[in-house]
Amino acid sequence: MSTQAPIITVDGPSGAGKGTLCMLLAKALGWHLLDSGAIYRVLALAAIHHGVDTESEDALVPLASHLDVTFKAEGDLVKVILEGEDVSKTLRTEEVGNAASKVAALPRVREALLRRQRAFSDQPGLVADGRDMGTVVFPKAEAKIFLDASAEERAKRRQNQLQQKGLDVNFDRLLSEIQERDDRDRNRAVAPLRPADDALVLDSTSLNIEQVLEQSLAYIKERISVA
Ligand SMILES: Nc1ncnc2c1ncn2[C@@H]1O[C@H](COP(=O)(O)OP(=O)(O)OP(=O)(O)O)[C@@H](O)[C@H]1O
Ligand SMILES: Nc1ccn([C@@H]2O[C@H](COP(=O)(O)O)[C@@H](O)[C@H]2O)c(=O)n1
Repeated sequence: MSTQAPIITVDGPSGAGKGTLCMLLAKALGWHLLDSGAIYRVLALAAIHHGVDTESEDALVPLASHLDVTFKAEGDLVKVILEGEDVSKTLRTEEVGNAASKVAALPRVREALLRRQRAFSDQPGLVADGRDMGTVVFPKAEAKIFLDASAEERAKRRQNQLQQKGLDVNFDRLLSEIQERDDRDRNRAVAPLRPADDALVLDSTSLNIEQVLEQSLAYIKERISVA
């Protein structure tokens, strides 16, 4: 008889540090990683490539159901292959992130992607990064973290991240894009961004990455027996 793999969910707004924390947790525990945002980003990019209207639920649902995408772990990085093409870099642009947040607001699109996300659950365990991991996709997860930070701090982190890639982006523009995305993610009718009732809410505004990891691991070890 197979037993269900344990699951840790990490939800929160854009730029809070979820991807960073999930990668460190998956590495520390030796567990699988689900970056559910990448799935919404891939769908948005596939729609752009195929000239599909990113506001048409009817056109997006079949695309979502038949997405030809694979995720290949390479060290700390995950390569995303869409229809045979490595789209890992294009996926991370703000343009694709904004388009992803539009397609993600459509209920039948979310429904069409549910099974694909749940299929990531496997032994010895899964760390799942997203907006609705603890509330909708894995409501029975053993440990749930809601990672937050002020919008200003998240815009600052995003600006630093882009500067490290040699891109100079206006802070006010980044802040208003983050606020617009937050607003859409928090106020949509289905699976809105919010902490699960049983989640640990961690405000990382004045915590560094090591402190976030330390507090998360302490909480996880209280709930799951991990090495
Ligand atoms: N606690 C922290 N303090 C300072 N910088 C941080 C912290 N956590 C993450 N960062 C940095 O902030 C940037 C955004 O982090 P990350 O990509 O992990 O956020 P995210 O929540 O996954 O965003 P998104 O949902 O948009 O993918 C990265 O450059 C990361 O190194
Ligand atoms: N579980 C999720 C994950 C993501 N989204 C939407 O996708 C956008 C991009 O996500 P990133 O984490 O890669 O920035 C995000 O703004 C959400 O709108 C989602 O709805 N549910």
